[in-house]
Amino acid sequence: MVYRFNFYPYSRPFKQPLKTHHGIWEKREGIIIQLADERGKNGWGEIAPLSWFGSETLQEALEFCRKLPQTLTLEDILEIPDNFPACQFGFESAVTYPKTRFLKETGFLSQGFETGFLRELKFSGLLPSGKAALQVFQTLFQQGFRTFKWKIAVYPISDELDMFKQLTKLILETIISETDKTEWVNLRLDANGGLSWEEANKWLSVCDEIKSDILKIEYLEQPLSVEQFAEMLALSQQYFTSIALDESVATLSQIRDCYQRGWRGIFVIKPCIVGSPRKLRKLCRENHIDAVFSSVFETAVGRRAALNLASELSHPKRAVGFGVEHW
Ligand SMILES: O=C(O)CCC(=O)c1ccccc1C(=O)O
Ligand SMILES: [Mg+2]
Repeated sequence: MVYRFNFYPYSRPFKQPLKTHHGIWEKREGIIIQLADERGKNGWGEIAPLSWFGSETLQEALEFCRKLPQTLTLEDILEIPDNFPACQFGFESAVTYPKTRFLKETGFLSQGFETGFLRELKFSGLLPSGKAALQVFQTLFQQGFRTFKWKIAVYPISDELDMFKQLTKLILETIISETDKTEWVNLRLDANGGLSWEEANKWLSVCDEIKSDILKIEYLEQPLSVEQFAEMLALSQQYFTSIALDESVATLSQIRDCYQRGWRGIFVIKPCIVGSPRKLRKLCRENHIDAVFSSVFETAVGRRAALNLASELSHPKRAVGFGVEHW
């Protein structure tokens, strides 16, 4: 099969800039790619790099696209190097015709995908850092979200611990007043690697003190830096509250590395930057990965492909972090 290849760079500002420990992110830039097969059937994919997370840069992805010939074969696509994970994802997602047959023959399709049954997914709503979380929580709760993620390690820990008290109080009051108390809320905290050893211990002990059957601190995400794997492994064995790795497992090779080094906790997988969907399926099939799929604020093109993978591979009890539209 030969594909005619076109690519369309885009740049779009977010409605709300994303404030994390990494800094303030105001616009998403990426590349939409089109693969037209010999029957003229179009496949679409998205290259959504996130270089501060470990993928190639937008410039490197653009350079990669510019160097490609106008026509590509499936082999060309399957040979995209591992240091271009966002390109691997974008091109492989855009492959149309032989994909199902190819994936069937190579055993990469899960049963559900073959029968066209894509599991129903639960979504997690993203709360902005700081006090703004209180207002946004109420709006998202009304919209039906029951899993929320709050960005921390943006303001001084004493302020954030105060806000955490207000947020958990608001969550409990809302569940008790708005529901018949048979529902509960999962709250995720995401430090984006921004806590010190002492702060991470403080957060985990505060979270462990929350004993409620209607509010669960689902996990603390990437409390320490990528370099502090051993410390996070130690924390995961010391506290009741779970820990999720995110920046530490941004690409396939990092997932393999952390798994081999003994991580059996939660893996946050950002499909658009992790690399080849084919290789991700294989990895999740060969290892027991407690995966939470997560957005990199891609457009609807990347989101569709990412959610397809999530419905195949994410842990059934884990909501996916694709809840909030950013445009
Ligand atoms: O995972 C989610 O719930 C939303 C996505 C998210 O938080 C995110 C979005 C862009 C860049 C980094 C991150 C992150 O998880 O750290
Ligand atoms: Mg994260």
